[in-house]
Amino acid sequence: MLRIIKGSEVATLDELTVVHQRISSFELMERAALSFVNWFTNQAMSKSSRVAIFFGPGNNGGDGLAIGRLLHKHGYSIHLFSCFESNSGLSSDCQKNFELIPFGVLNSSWKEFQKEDFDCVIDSFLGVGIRGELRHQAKNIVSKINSFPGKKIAVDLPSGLPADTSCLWECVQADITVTFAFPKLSLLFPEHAKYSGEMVVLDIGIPDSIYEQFNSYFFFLREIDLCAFHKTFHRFSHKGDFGKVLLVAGSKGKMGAAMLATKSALRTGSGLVTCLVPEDERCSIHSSVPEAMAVFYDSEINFSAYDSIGIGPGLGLDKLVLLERVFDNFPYPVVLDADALTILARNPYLFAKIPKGSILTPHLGEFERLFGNFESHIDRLKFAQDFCVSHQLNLVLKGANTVICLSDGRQIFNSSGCRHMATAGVGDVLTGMLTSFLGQGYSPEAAMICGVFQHGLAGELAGMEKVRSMIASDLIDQIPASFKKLGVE
Ligand SMILES: NC(=O)C1=CN([C@@H]2O[C@H](COP(=O)(O)OP(=O)(O)OC[C@H]3O[C@@H](n4cnc5c(N)ncnc54)[C@H](OP(=O)(O)O)[C@@H]3O)[C@@H](O)[C@H]2O)[C@@H](O)CC1
Ligand SMILES: [K+]
Repeated sequence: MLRIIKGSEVATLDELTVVHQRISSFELMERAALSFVNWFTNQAMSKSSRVAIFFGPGNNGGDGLAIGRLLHKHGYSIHLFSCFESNSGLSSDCQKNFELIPFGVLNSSWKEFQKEDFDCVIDSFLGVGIRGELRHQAKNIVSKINSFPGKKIAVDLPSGLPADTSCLWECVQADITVTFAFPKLSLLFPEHAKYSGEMVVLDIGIPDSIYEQFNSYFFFLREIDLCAFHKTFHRFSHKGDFGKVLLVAGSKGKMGAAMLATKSALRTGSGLVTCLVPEDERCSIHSSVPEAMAVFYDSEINFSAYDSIGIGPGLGLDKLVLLERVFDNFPYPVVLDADALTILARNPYLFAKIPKGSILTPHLGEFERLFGNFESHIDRLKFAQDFCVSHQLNLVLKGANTVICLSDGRQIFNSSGCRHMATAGVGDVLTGMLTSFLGQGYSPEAAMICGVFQHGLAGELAGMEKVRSMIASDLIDQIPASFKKLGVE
């Protein structure tokens, strides 16, 4: 899994790579610029587009100059705008690229930028080298860039945004941030969405062994990481091997949530799925998910006969006693979502009773209900880390880059998913998937890694087809295709 290191460590990452691969730092910059240009030329941007590039005096500016040179070669009309007073303070690779500005590429001061003259702006003013609050002149440059109403693409970071912390001043508001090697932490904070826009991470060939030399408990989960966590089943496997799953979900008027979680668990591969529902509502489960069984609230239930239990979707807030019954009678990790989280928030003494290793899946609103308000995402993550370690529980903090907070303190940001997933019932589907993987014998860590990524992937597939019309059932329909895409049988 890709380690997310600090912005202040990027220079060392750079140096180690240069030594390890026997290349110059200029060649590494060229590699970054080439990867950007490959991405850019695949964006269906017309060659007649007029592109403005703001470049600063550091290596972020050096990237911009190299990008400008390469885009000029591809036939784009490039106009450079320098964001400094004198050329004397350029970093050495920025200086080298400055000297290579091709004939035919205009170079002016940022003050001369006229927004009407361009179709696209590339922001390579400041990257990970920013220290402290943005200086006065830099703020003016950021405002100038933000005055452009068209597409703004940030190189590595939107200028002004610190790499690892929350930002209190105005930064470049990019439509897309194309970041090199690994996502900078601050690009993953929800409060920075208006600065970072969409995020693209480009590989610049830095080997994993180099990242391993840095200490960090933040990681970035990609598709290639999954195969190490999936179980394989053999031809003699029977439905019992795929787990007996219980979903404690649904109440009058909220049976849809139970159906979604149940269907999702079946589609994720569970052999036997039972739904614990009010007896009056049994028909809705039987008719909508005939493959599932139902048991009822008032009956005697042998909880320990199940391999995994997911609790919460549509449960209703009057199930405190039931929740305690599960905790008292099931010694293995459970999945807690939706109404189960609200019951927990109202009865914090229950935290101590939750089976160790369990998975709580709050979205930001539920997290707030459970643990209060936080000024920034980094404060929220720090709190989540302490909570998970001290209670030996796991959290899946749902959002644009869902964070898997493990009980050992590691925090893993998910890379899959799309904006169309912000729709009712999508969380219930995740509960079904996580409970299913737990029931199939996956560890909580493997269940979260496989479940969260695949949930996002199925969401992407459904989103491609249904765009903003996507509903949670479409996501369930794409679970089989997501298994295929991952090469998991
Ligand atoms: N391995 C990788 O990932 C690779 C990284 N690469 C690239 O290198 C970039 C990092 O380059 P970098 O270190 O030169 O810093 P950068 O962002 O250009 O900023 C430096 C400038 O900021 C200024 N400045 C500072 N604070 C400020 C403030 N508060 N307000 C205003 N100004 C402030 C500072 O001024 P000074 O303090 O020196 O007066 C200096 O002029 C990285 O983002 C990526 O694009 C690629 O080339 C490929 C390999
Ligand atoms: K930038």
